[in-house]
Amino acid sequence: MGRGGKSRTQRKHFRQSRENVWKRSKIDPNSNPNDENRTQTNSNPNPWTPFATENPSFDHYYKEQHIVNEQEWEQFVTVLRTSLPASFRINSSTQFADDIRSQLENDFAHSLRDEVAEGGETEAIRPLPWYPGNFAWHSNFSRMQLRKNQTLARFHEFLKLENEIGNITRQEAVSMVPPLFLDVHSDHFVLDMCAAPGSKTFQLLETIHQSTKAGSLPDGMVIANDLDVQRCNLLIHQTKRMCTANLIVTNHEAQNFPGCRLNRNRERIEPDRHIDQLLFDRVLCDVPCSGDGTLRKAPDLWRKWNSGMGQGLHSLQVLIAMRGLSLLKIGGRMVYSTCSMNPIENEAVVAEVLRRCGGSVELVDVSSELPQLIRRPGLKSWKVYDKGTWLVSCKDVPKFRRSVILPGMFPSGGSYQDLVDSNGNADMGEDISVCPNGHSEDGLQAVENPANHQSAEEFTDFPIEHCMRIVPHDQNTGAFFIAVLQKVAPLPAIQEKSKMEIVEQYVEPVNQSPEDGQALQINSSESALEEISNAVSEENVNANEKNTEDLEVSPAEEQDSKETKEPPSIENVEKKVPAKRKLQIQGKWRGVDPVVFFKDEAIINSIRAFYGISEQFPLDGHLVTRNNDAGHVKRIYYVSKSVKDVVKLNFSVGQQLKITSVGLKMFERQSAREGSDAPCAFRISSEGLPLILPYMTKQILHASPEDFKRLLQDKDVKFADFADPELGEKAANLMPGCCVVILDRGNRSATESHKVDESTIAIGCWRGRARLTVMVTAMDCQELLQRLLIRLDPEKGSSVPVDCSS
Ligand SMILES: C[S@@+](CC[C@H](N)C(=O)[O-])C[C@H]1O[C@@H](n2cnc3c(N)ncnc32)[C@H](O)[C@@H]1O
Repeated sequence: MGRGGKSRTQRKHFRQSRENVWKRSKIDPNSNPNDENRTQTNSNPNPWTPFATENPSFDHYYKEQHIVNEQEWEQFVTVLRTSLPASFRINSSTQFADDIRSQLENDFAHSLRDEVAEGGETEAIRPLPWYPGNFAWHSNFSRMQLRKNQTLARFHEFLKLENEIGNITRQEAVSMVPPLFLDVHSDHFVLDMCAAPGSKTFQLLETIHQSTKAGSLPDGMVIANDLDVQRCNLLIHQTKRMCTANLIVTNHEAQNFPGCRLNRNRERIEPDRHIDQLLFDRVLCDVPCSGDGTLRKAPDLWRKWNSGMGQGLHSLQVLIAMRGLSLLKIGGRMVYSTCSMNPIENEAVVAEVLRRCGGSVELVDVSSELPQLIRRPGLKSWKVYDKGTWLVSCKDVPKFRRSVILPGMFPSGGSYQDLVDSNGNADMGEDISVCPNGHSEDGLQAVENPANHQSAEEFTDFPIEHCMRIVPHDQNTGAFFIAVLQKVAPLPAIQEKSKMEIVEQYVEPVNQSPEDGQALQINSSESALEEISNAVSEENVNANEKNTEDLEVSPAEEQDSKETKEPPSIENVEKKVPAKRKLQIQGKWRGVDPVVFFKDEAIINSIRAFYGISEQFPLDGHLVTRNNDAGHVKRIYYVSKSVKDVVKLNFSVGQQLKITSVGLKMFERQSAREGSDAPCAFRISSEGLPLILPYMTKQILHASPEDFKRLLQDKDVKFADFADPELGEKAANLMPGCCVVILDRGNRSATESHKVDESTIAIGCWRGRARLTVMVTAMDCQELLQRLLIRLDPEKGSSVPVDCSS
């Protein structure tokens, strides 16, 4: 139930990303005053300027690619020009999932019915029909409407609070689709290659945790990776709301994600090793893309859009997908997805990957899965647009463009090598410029530009129709592309070579036109970034200021993009460190907190004894800290067995993984003031409480709903002031320090009422000299109080806003 605070850097990031582009009020300084698309007049010097939601190049490009058929074009672009309705998902693994769903179904769906409805929708909010269990919802109000309309304030507050707590996640509807097709089971090892800001990671974790019983952890785990350190911070913040011990967050180039393969000799020395290499049952490959599927949410893209954006990302997307497949177990599933509509980033990438895998990877036909989701088959044919010319085959590419326009971008693939005949004569793509008189500038007979000789339309042989494209006007969403792949055999060895070839092509500093230059931009407007940022109010940021340390990821030092195989010795690294600066080092990674197994038996035993933690709850090898100095450990994190195995493997392979976050915060050292007369130096954190509670036998109190409510409202109650005098007495008999108060479940028998299970509601408190003080955040109090009121008195609870901030 807990959450962390936010660092200053993170707040800045939130604020920047929170800017709502639809709200822009000033004239865009970058826009061309002669641009026909500008809509303001000169008479008013500072009018509100809506975005020009059109771009002739966009129309030309996608009409020619037949992204939708001719008759639908108008409907397609009309919907693209409207703002995106909000959508959100209930965290199906939270203990309040059912309560929240019925609140939406029985309360909000009715009370909001009379509010503004747009876009042909008749309901204010409705479950997304294709999402299992009514856990995902479409709201027919844009964010702007939610913020402005007073009658929607209660709903808006509800969304904000539940999002912050982690009970719901605001997420674009189409972005929820890829994890559903991944078919994740609770024992799966899952890699999310490009994970920030983490809405899909959250979904994957939910699935892993879905049927977990109180006090147990699933066998599986998720590694969520992102290249961008700042976005990794968002990812950590987002996933912290999940309170999971089964997650590792890493910071790597996905295309070079480490395999952590242990060499054979090492295996013999350590026979008890559980895993000897990182291989995954599932891989989510939600790659960086041009992002034109998010136009409804990021209308500034209309202005920036050009076809080169997608072309420049194609190679990276292929590389990332290939790395994902090489880390996938045989029989495992990988989902490749983008929020772009461009076939060069979608069908072309999938076709190229299938070509390279030579039969070891298959496209899965998922047409029978999620039947209510309207989707369109992948295109069998597409073209490449370059320098004002449509190219249908790699044979059409002029030589001087071959470093930019790759054969793999075309439906049949091919190779520029094949275009050289057996005598070594150059192919049609000879790069001789043609003068208007038909002769080349050097007087030789000119070879025509191949672009003037268009080849016949190409079709791919792969069953690309198994891929799916979701378009906005089918179900009032953004656009997305999804391909489901299964690895059926080891990848051909040749892959390593082609990987290097493509790396060279990718990094080659070709003379790129401004169009090509733009192509390397990475889509940072992905839905969830804005979604999280909107959900974090300034108020919450300040309220959580104290917890900022938890979220800090030390700024990573510049890393070579090629990560070296052998880690430099720590001594060498330390020598370079200025004497006074405390540089965090995690194996070969500088500037990142170390991951250290916590083995201090004296402390572990004192914690076990103080809280009466049963031996059935394994602590040995499951505790980690982020501090090499055992004497100054402030927080101890709990990791699942699966995560423990990966962390151990990582140590054995020289810490190839750069871990930015790991584990569930379980114990926190008392501050000097709190802890001076407490026999145990560590308190249990609210995040870790649900996991450890079933194993605790000491420092526990049971409170009636009345006293529990009192605690949540007042935060601090004298023993003598409890309605139930027995509670006050029992509290006085506890050891001073951290304790847990469990809500009694009324009319059940004492044994039943005291049984801890998934529905148990409990909070951490501090037993002082004469009073109990609640140790959960104001927001958690507010949420619990609200849930309690709804359970005790559904009529009252759903309509009374609870203010717990005092
Ligand atoms: C489309 S977004 C991912 C959205 C995310 N899956 C979600 O659902 O919240 C693409 C992400 O890829 C990251 N990225 C860009 N290049 C990368 C690379 N070479 N390796 C890993 N991540 C990369 C970006 O920082 C960005 O966060």
